Amino acid sequence: MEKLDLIIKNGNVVLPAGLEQLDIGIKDGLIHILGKNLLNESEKIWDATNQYIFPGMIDVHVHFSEPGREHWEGFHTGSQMMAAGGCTTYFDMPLNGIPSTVTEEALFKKANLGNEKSLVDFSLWGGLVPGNEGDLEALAKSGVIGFKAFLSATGNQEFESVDDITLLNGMKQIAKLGKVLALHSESAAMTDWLKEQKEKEGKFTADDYLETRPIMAEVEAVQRAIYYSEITGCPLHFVHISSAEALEIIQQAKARGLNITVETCPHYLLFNHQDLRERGTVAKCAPPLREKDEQEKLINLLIDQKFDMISSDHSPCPYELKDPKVHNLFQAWGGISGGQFTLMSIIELAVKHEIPFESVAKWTAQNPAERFGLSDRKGQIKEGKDADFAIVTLSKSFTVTEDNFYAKHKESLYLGHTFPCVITGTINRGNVVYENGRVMGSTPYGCWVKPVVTEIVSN
Ligand SMILES: NC(=O)N[C@H]1NC(=O)NC1=O
Ligand SMILES: [Zn+2]
Ligand SMILES: [Zn+2]
Repeated sequence: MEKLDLIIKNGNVVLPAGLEQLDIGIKDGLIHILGKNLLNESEKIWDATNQYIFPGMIDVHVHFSEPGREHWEGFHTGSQMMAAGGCTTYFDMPLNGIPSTVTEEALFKKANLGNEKSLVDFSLWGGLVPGNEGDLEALAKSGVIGFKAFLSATGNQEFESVDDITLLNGMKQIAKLGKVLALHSESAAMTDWLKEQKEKEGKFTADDYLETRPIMAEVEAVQRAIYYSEITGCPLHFVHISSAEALEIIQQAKARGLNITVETCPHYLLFNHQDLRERGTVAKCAPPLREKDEQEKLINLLIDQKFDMISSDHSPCPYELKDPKVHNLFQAWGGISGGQFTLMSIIELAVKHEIPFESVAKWTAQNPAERFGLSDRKGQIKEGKDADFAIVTLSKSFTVTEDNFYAKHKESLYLGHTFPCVITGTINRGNVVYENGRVMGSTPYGCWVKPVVTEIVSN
C-alpha cells in the first residue's frame, strides 16, 4: 500500500450526490484515494470527525488591485484572506489595478506577481474595453479565464465601460475565441443620468444612492446583453445579479437555449438597504444592496437553484476612500470587502433554510470549475483531482473581528457578523494553507491556473 502525504480522516465529505463519511488520501497534491478506513501509512493525519469537507471554494470574482494599487489589497494579503475563508482558487478581475489586464503584457505582469505572492491558486480575467479589440485573441491564447466588461461606469479611470458597438464587436470575437464574457450589468445612461440629477439637487443620502441605481437599470442592461448574445453567439456570465426581475429574464434566455450563467454575492443575501442607511459607506456597492423584500426574493431564488454560482466581488479600498468625513456616500468607493466570508455565508443560509450541502459545493466549486474550463483539475472531491479542500465545523460559531479578518484593510460590512460555522482548515493542492485560525503565510503555494484550451473557431 502506498505511503500518502496526508489523510483527512472520518470527515463528512461533500460529494455531488450528497454527504459520505470517507477518508481522503492525498499524495503529490492530488486526491489519491477516497475510501472508508484507509490504512495507508501517511506523513500526516488530519482528524476531521464530525466535520464537513467541502471542495476548496472557487471564487470567480475578486479585485486584488495589484499591480498599481496594492495599497488597496494585493496578492499577499488577499490570498491569505481567501485561504482563511476556505477558498483555494480565486479569479482576479482585470480592473482596479494599474495597468488594467487588457493586454498580454499586463496579463503576464500580473501572473508573475501572483505566482510570487499568492498563497492559493488563482486565475486571471482579461478586460474588454474600448480600444483593445486587437488584444483579445492574445489574451485568450495566453490563458485568461474569460473576459469582463462593464456596461456602467467602473469607478476608476483606468478601465472604461463599453459602448454598445465595442460590446458587439467584442462579443463576436469572444464567441470565436471560445470564451465567456462576464458583464457588470447596469445601464450607464440611467445610472449616470440619475446620479447627475441627485448631484444637482445636492441629495446624497442612502435612499438617494439607491434611487440612482434602480432595478430597472439592471434589468435593461441584462436584457440588452441577452439580445446581443443572441446576435453574436457569445456566452455570457452575469456577475452580481441583485434583483429577481433580472434573474427572471436570465432564466427565460437560458430556457431558450442561450449559453448564459449567473452569479450573486453573499452581501445581497445576508444584508439589505437598511444596512446602507445605518452603516453608510461600508455597505456601499453597485448594484446597491436592495430593500428587504428583494433580499428575501433572492434567497428564495437561491433555494430554488436559480443561481449557478456565488462569488464574493471582494472590492476593498483604503479607509480614506470610504471615510464619511471626507466623502459623501456618492463620492465614497463602492465595493464590499468580504472575500473571506463567501463559503461561510452560504453555509449560514444552507443551515437556516435546509439547503443541502451539495448545493453549496455546486455553487462555490463545481459550477465555477465547469463553466470556466477548470473541471479537469478542480471543483469536486474525486480521485485524480487537485487536493483542494475547505474543512468546516458546525459545532462552533465565528464572529468577524478585525483580528480574524485577513484582508489588508479591516473595515467591512461583515465586522460583527456571526456565522454558525468555522473554517478549521484549508488545503490547496495538498498544502495546508490555513489551520485553526492560523494562515500559513510565508510560502506562496499558489499557481496561476489556466483553463483547458478551447478550440478557436475560425470563419
Ligand atoms: N471597480 C469595482 O471594483 N467595482 C465593484 N464594486 C462594486 O460595488 N461593484 C463593482 O462592480
Ligand atoms: Zn461589478
Ligand atoms: Zn467586481
